[in-house]
Amino acid sequence: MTGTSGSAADPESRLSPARRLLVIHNPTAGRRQRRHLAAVLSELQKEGAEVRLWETASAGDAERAARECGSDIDVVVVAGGDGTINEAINGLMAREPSQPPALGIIPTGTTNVLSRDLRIPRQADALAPLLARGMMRDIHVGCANGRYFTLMCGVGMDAHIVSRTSLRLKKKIGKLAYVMQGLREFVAGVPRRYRVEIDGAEVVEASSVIVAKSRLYGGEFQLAPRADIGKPELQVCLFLRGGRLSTLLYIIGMGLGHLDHLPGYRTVAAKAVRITGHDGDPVQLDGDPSGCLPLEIGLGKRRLSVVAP
Ligand SMILES: Nc1ncnc2c1ncn2[C@@H]1O[C@H](COP(=O)(O)OP(=O)(O)OP(=O)(O)O)[C@@H](O)[C@H]1O
Repeated sequence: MTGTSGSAADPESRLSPARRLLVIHNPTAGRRQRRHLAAVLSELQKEGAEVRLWETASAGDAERAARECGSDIDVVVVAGGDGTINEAINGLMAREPSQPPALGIIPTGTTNVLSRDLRIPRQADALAPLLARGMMRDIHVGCANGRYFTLMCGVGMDAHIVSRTSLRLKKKIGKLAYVMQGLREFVAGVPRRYRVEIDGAEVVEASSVIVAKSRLYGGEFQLAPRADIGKPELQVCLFLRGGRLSTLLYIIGMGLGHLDHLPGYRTVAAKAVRITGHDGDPVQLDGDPSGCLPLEIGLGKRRLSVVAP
């Protein structure tokens, strides 16, 4: 791992020592973000943070780096999007529980849902002091078939869209790539039914299911208004009805922020969820494809510290 270090501009004027940060940068995340990252790094240097910058070369690198970095690192900072953050979270959760590094975020991805949910500032001069010595809070992560998530885990329409969206197109046109694939899925209108077992008690059938940790989805859309990333609880979002008309209503409802009021939509708080039906169907985890059905979802065994206001 190669690195660069920042030094304190005026250490004696600081109340607490600045943190030691490992910044894991995914150079393929988002578009045209290098200048923004450079601005944050420059501000971090002014803050006196000790920064080691490391670029991923391929998928999986961020997880390895977060799992294996030394105990001299206070915060593993992801400069990337939700997919790279998901990797880092899986690396951090795989470490021994004795004081693992916290997670920090420099949002340079396409959608950056977690940083929106946590209200992490984007401006370099606000973000750098936060990362260097700002507040920490604990979050509870979800766990689906052994992989951790902070945003959501989905099956059905959105998992099919995520798994079929061309990465090359996403690189070129950003979120619009999902909209285009969504239109294709909408026109195809393939009917699906999943069996959802909630806390071993209630059984519901639905055409799509998203098990949420975050209240947000796809950016600023409100999917699960009662979800709280700081609570040890999952919100099971059930799209009960299938067919093009219901799908259209769900999309409009989400766009207008009134999904919760639609009769074919229900959210249920839970600790454990099992989803079966159409075994082999794709699953999306924090916005990236991740394995397939059947699916066992629960909560991570411990909390994760995140640098957030
Ligand atoms: N150097 C790399 N080359 C190719 N893929 C990488 C590299 N580093 C990480 N990845 C993978 O790139 C994927 C996409 O990255 P990420 O999600 O961070 O960016 P994004 O898709 O632009 O942002 P968002 O998820 O917020 O929309 C991740 O799933 C990650 O595993």
